[in-house]
Amino acid sequence: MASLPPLSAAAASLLRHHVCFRHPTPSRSCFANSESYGCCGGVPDAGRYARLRLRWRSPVRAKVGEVEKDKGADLGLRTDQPKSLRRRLRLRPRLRVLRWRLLRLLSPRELAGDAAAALRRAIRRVPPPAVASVVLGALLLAARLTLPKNPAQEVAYADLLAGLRAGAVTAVAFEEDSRRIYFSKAEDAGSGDDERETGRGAAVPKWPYYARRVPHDEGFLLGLMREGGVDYRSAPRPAGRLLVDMLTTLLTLWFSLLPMMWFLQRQMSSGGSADKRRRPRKQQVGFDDVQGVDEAKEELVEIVSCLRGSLNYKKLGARLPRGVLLAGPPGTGKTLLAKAVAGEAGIPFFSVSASEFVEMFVGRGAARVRELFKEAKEAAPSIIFIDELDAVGGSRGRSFNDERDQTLNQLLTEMDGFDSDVKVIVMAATNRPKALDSALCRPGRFSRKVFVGVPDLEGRRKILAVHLRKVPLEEESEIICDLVANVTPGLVGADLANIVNEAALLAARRGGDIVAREDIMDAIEREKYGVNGRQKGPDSAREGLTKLFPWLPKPGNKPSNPDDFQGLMGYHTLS
Ligand SMILES: Nc1ncnc2c1ncn2[C@@H]1O[C@H](COP(=O)(O)OP(=O)(O)OP(=O)(O)O)[C@@H](O)[C@H]1O
Repeated sequence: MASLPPLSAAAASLLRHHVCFRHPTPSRSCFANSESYGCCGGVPDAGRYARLRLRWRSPVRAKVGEVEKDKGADLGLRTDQPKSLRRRLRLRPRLRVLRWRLLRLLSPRELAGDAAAALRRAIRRVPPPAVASVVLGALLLAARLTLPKNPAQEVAYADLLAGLRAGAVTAVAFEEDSRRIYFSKAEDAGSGDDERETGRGAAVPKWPYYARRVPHDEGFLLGLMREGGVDYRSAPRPAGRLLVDMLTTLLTLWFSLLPMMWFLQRQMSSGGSADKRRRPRKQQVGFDDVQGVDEAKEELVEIVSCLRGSLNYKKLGARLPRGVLLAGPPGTGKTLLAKAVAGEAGIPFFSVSASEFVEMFVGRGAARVRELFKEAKEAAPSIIFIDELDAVGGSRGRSFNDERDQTLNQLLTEMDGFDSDVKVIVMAATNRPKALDSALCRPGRFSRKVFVGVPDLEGRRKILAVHLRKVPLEEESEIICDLVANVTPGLVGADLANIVNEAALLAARRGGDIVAREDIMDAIEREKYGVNGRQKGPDSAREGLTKLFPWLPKPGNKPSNPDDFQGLMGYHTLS
């Protein structure tokens, strides 16, 4: 049987339910062959279905239209409007949502619930030290407000001494842990009597006067009191004042410790909390963006194939390499290569600098490593990239840095702990491969070592081509690439990228719309000899260029006609 053309959902549903469009009550005879309505008899064949589709203007369509209209009416849509307009307006559901929101707004219960939820959310966001400060402050305020007013009148210490000398002072009470000296005079007979009778200090506020003690004068004061036969004693501080003083001391201490606590909390929580989780990034960089390092690229292409599944390594009992160590001089494109692997494989890329693991507190770096590997495993297949691995991966036992050793141990453990099925590749970059701990480089960990070297002439040409892609040039890009590559031996990708960027900046500085060869040559000199030292350089880029291509005009002798210039330069010969 020929394959049947698909029916629309509505037509299929009608056929399934045996609806006859001629007869209100369908019978078996309705499904006899019918040319005009598509009623089919029992077993459908391709021809009949095709007819059904072709005769879509028949009552089938009319019926389906009716059904849809009814459905629309049920939903409260205006079915007579054009469909797109109806869809666009969707007034009924919008009004329903608006009504629901209004009802929620006007209902006090809902409002209270919303407010409570918002408050809970806000409270959860406030850091605990801030909550503690507010609570302490509130307690202090409450204690101060509820403290009974002290009826004693403050007088000068000299007045107390004068009263004692004159024999006017009859009783004295030294408040414990404070500088207040309460006293009463003969004319205030009755005040302080309760105190004297009970011998307790609870009634200190009942004393009519108090003076502040002068330090180191207690001996003299006691002598005076003994001479005058004054009744003196010590009395405890009232509980309210004790509480206020305690809270004040606590708050002062708290505020002075707050910066340290904040710092500690930051250190302890970093890397651990959910909101600080590292977000993997999908890389946009591909192998096309990394040039001049073909051998390194070849090594990595294989890993991309394994990750993509295009290379069936399991068939031969092989395992995916767990670690790839990219070693080479700075700026040769190690980071870029790792990004390109992630970009080509289309998998999440967790990039971290090893110095981020170096923490002040022992155990924090190891916790960070654990966290990173956990996240990468959750996002598998994924790539972890550790830049400057030597910051934590240096040989153990050379220093007394326990924290660094623990971090490295954790890294080694994590790399061992991979299931062979978990597709997580650890890539690392270093400029000092010799400094690495030998345990890191053993097979099963960073078993694959890729050297990313300084690009050769062809490499430099290709790298320049990559970076000049988006730069508007006065001349042909290939020519510029040839020229610059020739005068920049020993420079790496990062230098070349910087030259292009500097040239564009120089062009912008002189107000140009396009980058001229002059800008590029200036940029090379800046790169080689620095901004200030370029005149002192023994061999400027221009001189180098003139040596290489003696037929080039002297810099500054720009011909008025650019065509002559082109011809004179012999660019075509060069390329
Ligand atoms: N081979 C290359 N192809 C294209 N661009 C490159 C290349 N090498 C370096 N670059 C450019 O230099 C920049 C820095 O390179 P990258 O960070 O990858 O170097 P690196 O080797 O990781 O350096 P380091 O060892 O100092 O971390 C890149 O963003 C890129 O613009």
